[in-house]
Amino acid sequence: MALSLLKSFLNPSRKCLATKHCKTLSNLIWSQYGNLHNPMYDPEPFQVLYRVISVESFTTEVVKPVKQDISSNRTRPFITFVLGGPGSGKGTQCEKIVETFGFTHLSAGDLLRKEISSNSENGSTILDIIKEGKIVPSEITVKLIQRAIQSSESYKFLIDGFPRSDENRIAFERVIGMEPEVVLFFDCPEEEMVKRVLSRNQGRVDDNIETIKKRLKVFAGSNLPVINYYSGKGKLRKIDAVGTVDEIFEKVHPIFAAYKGAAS
Ligand SMILES: Nc1ncnc2c1ncn2[C@@H]1O[C@H](COP(=O)(O)OP(=O)(O)OP(=O)(O)O)[C@@H](O)[C@H]1O
Ligand SMILES: O=c1ccn([C@@H]2O[C@H](COP(=O)(O)O)[C@@H](O)[C@H]2O)c(=O)[nH]1
Ligand SMILES: [Mg+2]
Repeated sequence: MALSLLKSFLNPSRKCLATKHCKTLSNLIWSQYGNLHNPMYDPEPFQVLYRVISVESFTTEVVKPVKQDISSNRTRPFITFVLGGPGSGKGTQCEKIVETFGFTHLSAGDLLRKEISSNSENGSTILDIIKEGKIVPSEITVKLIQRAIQSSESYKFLIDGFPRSDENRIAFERVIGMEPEVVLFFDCPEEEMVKRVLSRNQGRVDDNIETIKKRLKVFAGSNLPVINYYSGKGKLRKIDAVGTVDEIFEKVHPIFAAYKGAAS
């Protein structure tokens, strides 16, 4: 959308632009320029930037990056991964973050469940995997996340319950071409997670003790390495997930408040 606006400004007959438009254009160039290495977006902005520079009526002042208001810039998503074991409260806390900070919540599990209920070609494969508490192939999940990001008007996303393995993480980086800004990890004792899942009562096919045990094993074997990876990169924010929903959100709040300007 921003790109088409930018292109409309590049009509050679429109050399004389109102100051207001110059500022908008400058913001647009910078926002596009910032995403040159993001294969999810049109690679054309680089050429656009040169074309803009070559139009006489633009001064370097115009193309110089200005302090960007990223709230109006959907070309550079602010991505947060929300991780934690089954029942650790990821979905519950995401709802609170959405209410307070206006993020768009993309639960990978919900996207997969939607695929099952829409009778898509992968639906029965996904259902079998979820019943077993295993991990759906990255190509399926990443495609669903990509589609959800691309079709959203939002620019800041909570990706809940993904990546579940290093392979998921690498596939996301390859396809989306981005890394998360921050990774939340809801750290919850197994006993508490089991209790919460068994009393969830949402009719999920995997909310039974057999599947929960399998999911806990998968979490320890495949999800924890992802958590450790982001910890090593200094992106992990570990939250003790025991307590009331509000008590936990009190610990989450400052994390997003600290990103004010970038994510608010
Ligand atoms: N702090 C809390 N204390 C008690 N119950 C909670 C708390 N947070 C969430 N719950 C409840 O626990 C259940 C699981 O929470 P939630 O669905 O948010 O977890 P989740 O991490 O998204 O789990 P899953 O990975 O299985 O989707 C829900 O019924 C929710 O209402
Ligand atoms: O990235 C993902 C997310 C989920 N799954 C499968 O779905 C279930 C349920 O996920 P929740 O996040 O708990 O809603 C999970 O156990 C996996 O089987 C997945 O494969 N990949
Ligand atoms: Mg959930």
